[in-house]
Amino acid sequence: MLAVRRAQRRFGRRVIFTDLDLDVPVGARMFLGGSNGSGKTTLLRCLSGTLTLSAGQATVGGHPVGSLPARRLTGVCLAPEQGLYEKLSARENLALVARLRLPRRAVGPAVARIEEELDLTGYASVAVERCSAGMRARVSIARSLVAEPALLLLDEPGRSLDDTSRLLLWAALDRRPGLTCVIASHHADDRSRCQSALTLSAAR
Ligand SMILES: Nc1ncnc2c1ncn2[C@@H]1O[C@H](COP(=O)(O)OP(=O)(O)OP(=O)(O)O)[C@@H](O)[C@H]1O
Repeated sequence: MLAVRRAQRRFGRRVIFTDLDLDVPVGARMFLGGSNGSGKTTLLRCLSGTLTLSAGQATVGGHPVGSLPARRLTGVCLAPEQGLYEKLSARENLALVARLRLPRRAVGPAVARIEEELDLTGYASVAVERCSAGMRARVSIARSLVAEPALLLLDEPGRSLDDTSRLLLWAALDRRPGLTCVIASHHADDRSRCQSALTLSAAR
């Protein structure tokens, strides 16, 4: 599902990662570890297509990252507490993404299902600007899942989540055995739920 070949990303002369090769098969979960500043978010941004690689290639389902077909296959949650439309409710944030990717008649059921799965129903109608960090994180995760992506990129999803919410997230992932995931995290528990791991080294 995800293939990376000889990938490199630099910021100026600073090399964040180089000669990176990766294969994450359909349905597999890869844990992305490494110390603060080692390049996890940078790599996830490159895989989501919001940042270009300095060299090498990456494909999602055979499509170059950043292309429309690759973006359609990819659910992204890179800054779990940010990037939502503050004035809109959780439900409206979810519906916006669902409308872009799903047939019209599927939007309502998809939003209702993910609200229930991640237990958003108590505050789904509340404007995001009135939500706590953990509530926002749950909405962001829900948004990345609402259109049933084939590949999910999660950056420290557990950062603001309490134990119950973390379990809800993992239950939602377990319910999707065909979903391929890359999960950046510092938690050993997250590592134990993934089949493979990549540890990035601090940038040179
Ligand atoms: N836009 C940018 N310009 C220059 N350097 C950057 C930029 N974005 C990130 N970096 C640098 O790239 C390195 C990797 O940052 P990144 O955010 O990918 O690390 P991380 O592994 O996700 O860290 P953390 O665990 O703290 O979230 C850092 O040294 C950071 O300063």
